[in-house]
Amino acid sequence: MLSPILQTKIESQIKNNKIMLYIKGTPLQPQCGFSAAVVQVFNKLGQPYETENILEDGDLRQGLKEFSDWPTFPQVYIDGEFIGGCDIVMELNNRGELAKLVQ
Ligand SMILES: N[C@@H](CCC(=O)N[C@@H](CS)C(=O)NCC(=O)O)C(=O)O
Repeated sequence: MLSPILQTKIESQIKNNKIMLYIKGTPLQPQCGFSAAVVQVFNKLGQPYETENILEDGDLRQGLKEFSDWPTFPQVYIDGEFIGGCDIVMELNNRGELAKLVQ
């Protein structure tokens, strides 16, 4: 079960960062192709974003799956809302909708 402390941490991160990416690895050294692809898209959009490397925190890795009810990473949040993973972000970007969301 998602602990209150973890829930507060996640809520604070997604509230305080307009774009919050939970990824495997870092933007400079992604540890998974899906995370690398998402980072690349957001780099091109040119808006500031925050990331958290879930490989460094097993509790956060598990807690996020419960928080979002989504079983994989990356997990993308914009304006405090869960948007989706790599496939959804790619689709939104291809349709030109991601740029609007991050304005
Ligand atoms: N189709 C997914 C691909 C992401 C994916 O399959 N991620 C896997 C492998 S990197 C994952 O996070 N598995 C759960 C875990 O490692 O905790 C998406 O759109 O994001």
